[in-house]
Amino acid sequence: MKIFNYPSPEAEKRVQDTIDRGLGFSREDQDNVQAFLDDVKKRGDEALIEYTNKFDSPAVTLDTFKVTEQEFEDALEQMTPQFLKALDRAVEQLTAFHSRQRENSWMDTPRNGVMVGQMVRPVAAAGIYAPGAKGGKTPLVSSVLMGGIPAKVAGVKSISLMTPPMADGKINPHLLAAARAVGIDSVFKAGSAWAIGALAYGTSQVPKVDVIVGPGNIYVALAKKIVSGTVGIDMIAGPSEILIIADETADPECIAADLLSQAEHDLLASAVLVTDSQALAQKVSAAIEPQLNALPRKDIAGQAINAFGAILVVPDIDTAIDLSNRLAPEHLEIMVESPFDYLDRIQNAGAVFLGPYTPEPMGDYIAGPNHVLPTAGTARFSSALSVSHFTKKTSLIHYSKAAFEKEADDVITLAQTEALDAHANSVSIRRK
Ligand SMILES: NC(=O)c1ccc[n+]([C@@H]2O[C@H](COP(=O)([O-])OP(=O)(O)OC[C@H]3O[C@@H](n4cnc5c(N)ncnc54)[C@H](O)[C@@H]3O)[C@@H](O)[C@H]2O)c1
Ligand SMILES: N[C@H](CO)Cc1c[nH]c[nH+]1
Ligand SMILES: [Zn+2]
Repeated sequence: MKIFNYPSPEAEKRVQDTIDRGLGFSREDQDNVQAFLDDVKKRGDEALIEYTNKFDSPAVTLDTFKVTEQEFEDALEQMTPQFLKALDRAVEQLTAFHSRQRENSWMDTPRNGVMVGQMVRPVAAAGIYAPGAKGGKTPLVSSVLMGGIPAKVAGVKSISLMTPPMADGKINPHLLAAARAVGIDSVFKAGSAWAIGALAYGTSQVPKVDVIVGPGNIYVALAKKIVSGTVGIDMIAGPSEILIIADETADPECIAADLLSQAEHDLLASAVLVTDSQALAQKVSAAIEPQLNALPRKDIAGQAINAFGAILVVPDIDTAIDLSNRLAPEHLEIMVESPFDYLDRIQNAGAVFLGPYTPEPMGDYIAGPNHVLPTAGTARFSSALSVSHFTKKTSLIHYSKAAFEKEADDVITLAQTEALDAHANSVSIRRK
């Protein structure tokens, strides 16, 4: 893995390439995704089946497109006690974390005779996307929990899950067990942009939803971007990223492993180490190659590391933090002697992992917080998938006659300033 001294023009170019890579949708990608969406809007299930047959499985038909109760039962029978134990722990810890995000409705009486408040309501229907690369054989089972649990905690009644099928037209049984564990009964065998189109516009089999959440590849991300506004979306959760800030006390083998953990997600994944120790930089660089060669998915991780991986040697940890705030990484690991001392200075990051025993995968699967996180610098203004993505707030206002009289003149003055006479009239008419 390449080592750069930072600051330097060469290091700056690598940093800029990393920033630019994440949301780099080409005109051609956009046109293709728009065409998929338009077609699903026009032809509904027929288009969905056609694209699913072409890209993922020729075995899916209109009759087998929705997962049946029998398929759920068959899947559950295949689960090992070991998997069910891990699943239970993940569900329990994620539910506990997301339950703390619940917001209550409130009503206040700030002035005599005036009541104002906010009513929190779940959306009626949500769509969840679970990525299913490699022909749906090894889908991100954990993404089902990350989407489904906050939706359930928010109180959403109708939840539809979309995921690409395997070549034989089936869905990975672990994914179905995870869906069942969080109470999702409607699972459809479709991936990519057409699955997002089906959720956004509805088809005869897929209910139209209010909100679509979940990570996915460039086609999923682009489709979500295009339909946002027609429906709510969580964010553009693009290719995975990890940035590690480490000093000479950190273990180089662990750092190499953590960098590779995110590089294996995608050819466009980014894995960056920022350290003030030249010695650590050399050791991590040397540790990458053997660990990479031992990975079954070494092609993806290797290409990602080559294209966007970097070890940046900085003068001090303060410079490392400034750089991290600029990159606003999806995942930030702080592997320095006293990691909590630096937390106050972290401004932009999707999730922060503190200390030597908090590798990023603890957060991917089990710790409790959501693993659907902003990428490509968007952690500057957006946050992890949460219960709030499945709720909306309605403002409440009430005036008594006396309170109305007291404030009416001010409203008339402000309305007249905007030359909105009908507004002023709606107030003055009540004084007669
Ligand atoms: N930011 C986050 O929180 C987060 C979380 C988890 C995963 N991720 C990212 O999500 C992504 C998952 O992507 P994935 O590929 O594994 O699964 P995916 O389900 O998003 O993509 C597979 C689908 O894309 C379709 N596809 C393939 N080629 C196509 C083409 N040319 N045109 C249209 N559709 C095509 C496939 O047929 C399949 O349906 C990765 O980039 C990973 O890093 C991000
Ligand atoms: N690290 C991914 C988010 O970037 C989430 C994930 C799912 N499974 C494993 N990892
Ligand atoms: Zn991961």
